Amino acid sequence: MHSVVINQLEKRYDQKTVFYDINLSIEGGEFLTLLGPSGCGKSTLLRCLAGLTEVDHGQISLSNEDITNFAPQKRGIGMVFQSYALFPNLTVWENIAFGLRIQKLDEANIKEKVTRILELVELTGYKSRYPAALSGGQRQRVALARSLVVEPKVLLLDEPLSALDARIRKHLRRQIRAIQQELNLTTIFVTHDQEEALTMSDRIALMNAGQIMQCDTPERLYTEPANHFAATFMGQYNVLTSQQAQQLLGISTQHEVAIRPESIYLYEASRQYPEYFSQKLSATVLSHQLLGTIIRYEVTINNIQLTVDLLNRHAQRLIEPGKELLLLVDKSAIRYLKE
Ligand SMILES: Nc1ncnc2c1ncn2[C@@H]1O[C@H](COP(=O)(O)OP(=O)(O)OP(=O)(O)O)[C@@H](O)[C@H]1O
Repeated sequence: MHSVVINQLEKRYDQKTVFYDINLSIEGGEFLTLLGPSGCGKSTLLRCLAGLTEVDHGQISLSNEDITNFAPQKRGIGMVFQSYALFPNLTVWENIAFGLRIQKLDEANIKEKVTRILELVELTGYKSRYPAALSGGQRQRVALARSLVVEPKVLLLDEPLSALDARIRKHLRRQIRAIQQELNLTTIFVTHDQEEALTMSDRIALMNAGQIMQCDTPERLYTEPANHFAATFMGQYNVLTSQQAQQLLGISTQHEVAIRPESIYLYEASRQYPEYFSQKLSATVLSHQLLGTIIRYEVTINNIQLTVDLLNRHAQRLIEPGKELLLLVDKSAIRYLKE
């Protein structure tokens, strides 16, 4: 298992700084996701790790060896891109065997390795097909197999699922994670999709404008955002200024206050509420959005707008715009944003 350490990494294009002072340690066998909005620098960071883009400052180490200036093919790093980049004139088998032929492995060895990897990505029956006769998900599995067959120390995945439809994407998420765990392969995955990051990763490095805003387990990132960006990018938090928190909840703080939409409840007269719930708040519905298991309301309370997620248990719960309703906030779920 191979660890990766990134130390004070910086990349500029002319006057534009893509990222600077990036520090990250990825443990051997870990699945780390770089998550962030378009243009935040995650693909460039991945390309720097692969050696496809030069860095301006800092070091990259792989299992304690400084590889910052190594050529891409000397790094032992495999990479899968969003576009499959398969050879259209080669069969699935030959696409996967390609890297092994370059390494001049003997035929028996190639046969054994390609057979094993085809089983791993569940494409054994497709070995004689050409890429044009495969679905998008199957092509991406060939691309994955081609990277895995040469047994890289680290696997880099740059939005490998974003060109696929939702159903295939969910299936492949699980499959990639299962393969990564079976091989115990150190993996760095790039995505702008929060759900993908939350469901697949051991840890997520949340990036914005060339900086890592928070690096944590999915659960901690979601329930304990460290700053305004993390709170608003993950999970649709309501962020109140300290003044609004005082006005709405009687909370005295210098920091912004983050409240998850699912921590706000519709008052039910028959229930007893623990002391960590707020007073009843009278809100006016501005809009509602039916999301399946939940209904997302935009409401306003004394000119403070909040997003509220209520479980879609009863048909009568769909409350029309303009209607008044009584809400309670679970204050134990409130987070204070220090940055
Ligand atoms: N070769 C280049 N020359 C100049 N600027 C570049 C180059 N490559 C990337 N950039 C700039 O660096 C910034 C980060 O780009 P990057 O592709 O790393 O972002 P990203 O987070 O991966 O976004 P996306 O999800 O849209 O790919 C962008 O502003 C981009 O325009």
